[in-house]
Amino acid sequence: MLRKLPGDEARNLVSTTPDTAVIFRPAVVRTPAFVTIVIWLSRLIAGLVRLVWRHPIASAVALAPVAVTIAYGWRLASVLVGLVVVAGLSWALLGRASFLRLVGWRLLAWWRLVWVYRRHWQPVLIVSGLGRHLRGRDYLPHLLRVHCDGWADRVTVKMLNGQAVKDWTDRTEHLAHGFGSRTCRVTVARAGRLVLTFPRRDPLAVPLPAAPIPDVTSVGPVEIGACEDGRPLRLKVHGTHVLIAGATGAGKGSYLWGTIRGLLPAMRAGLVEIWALDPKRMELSFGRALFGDRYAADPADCADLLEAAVAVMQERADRFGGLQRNHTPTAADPFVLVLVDEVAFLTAYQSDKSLKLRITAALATLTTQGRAVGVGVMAALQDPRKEVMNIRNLFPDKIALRLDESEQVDMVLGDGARDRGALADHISPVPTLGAGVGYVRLETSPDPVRVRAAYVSDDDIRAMVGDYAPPTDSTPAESIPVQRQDSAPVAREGVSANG
Ligand SMILES: Nc1ncnc2c1ncn2[C@@H]1O[C@H](COP(=O)(O)OP(=O)(O)OP(=O)(O)O)[C@@H](O)[C@H]1O
Repeated sequence: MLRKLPGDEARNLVSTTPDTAVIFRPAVVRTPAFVTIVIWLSRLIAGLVRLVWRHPIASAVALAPVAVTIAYGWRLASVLVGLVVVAGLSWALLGRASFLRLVGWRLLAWWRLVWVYRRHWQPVLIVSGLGRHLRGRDYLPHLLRVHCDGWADRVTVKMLNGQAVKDWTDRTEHLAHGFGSRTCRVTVARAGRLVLTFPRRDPLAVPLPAAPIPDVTSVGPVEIGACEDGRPLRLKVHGTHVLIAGATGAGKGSYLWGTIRGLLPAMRAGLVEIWALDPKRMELSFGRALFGDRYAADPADCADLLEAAVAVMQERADRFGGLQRNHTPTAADPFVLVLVDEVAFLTAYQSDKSLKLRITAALATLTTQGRAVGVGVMAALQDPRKEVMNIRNLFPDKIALRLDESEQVDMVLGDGARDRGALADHISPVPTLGAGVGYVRLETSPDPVRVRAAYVSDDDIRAMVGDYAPPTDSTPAESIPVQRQDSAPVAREGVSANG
């Protein structure tokens, strides 16, 4: 009742006489000073009790020196505080990781809870429409917990009863700017609870140098870059198909080359074969010697190569049928990865209708039946519209690099991906800032993850060809093209180590 404002009452008054203005004179009740003081004191005490209840450890740390001072005098208290500070600093210097895990991030989380989130909670939520101010009372979602790590704040929230996740995903921009972050991601923790992720820094802001070629022979997830939270980006290629969409210059090449690079030892061991389709002749041709005779650029050759992959797939399906349901790469039955750069050249922009039909049919057959028998497709394209790529939904894993329009994000990553924070249309067109940056949406997880592929430079590719091209191929490393299309030196200063 004390919180009820005069305006709340005036809003409810209705005049039944036409053209008669309703005049509202609020009754002014003078509150005695002692009542006001008692109210403020009780609020202060309630606040202190709430503080101790919510943060018992932090309160104990703050109160301990006061208690020691009262009991034993300020000298002992100063010595104890000094000792604790010195011990903390030594721990932070000698065992940084454990200090951060056990103390540092918790202190930061507490500070950000108090100083950023709790302080701005009410205004940000009311202004963004996620909270309500009704009849003098605030109805606000509960701020439950803040968790910090080296990259972001994760804020756990209990939604108001009746709210939907979409109410929050529609307001990520309000939340991000309201709490001083670039972006905000919304994930569902459990029924009625959300985790809002607010990045504090961007580890993907500088280009990453190509990861070293792995020592181990593996067809497993290939390390090709880094995720936003600093973890390495390991892309699964065996047992799936991957679609990479991005405007021109978005950095699709670094995903193709990063994958080839990570599979080189397995290629040498005969466990992987890469079949390259390069209708633009400007990307994969640069490392042509790596693919031997499994390289095609002319559309007719591309159709032949794709049909040959379908034949391998069908032969394996005949052999494996009834015996095994999954493929294990061996020298006899290696994993075949069909790489297609700019697939739209073959499926949409192809003027020869019969070739177009053959290619689309072969791609659809591979993407629907290939993964169980060890034939995968990784395709890159610029324009993700259905008219251009009508089989895009057959790719279980998708990567959206820089896109021109916001609607294209959901076309690539699936419905609701942009609402969940995949802002691929906001990625910078400046190569050093945005090339290779994208959002990955895996078949197994609806939440898009922001990533950046490491840049595999022309020199890296030359070295890969020099070291790994099959010996039967007579193409010397020097005879490969001098430079790829659009290839430009990437700023190397300040390049962060690949997570
Ligand atoms: N991962 C990366 N990190 C930093 N810079 C990159 C990265 N990938 C590419 N670049 C820069 O962006 C330029 C364009 O990259 P790339 O040719 O791979 O784009 P693309 O998407 O394949 O373009 P197009 O569709 O026109 O072939 C490169 O020449 C390079 O300078």
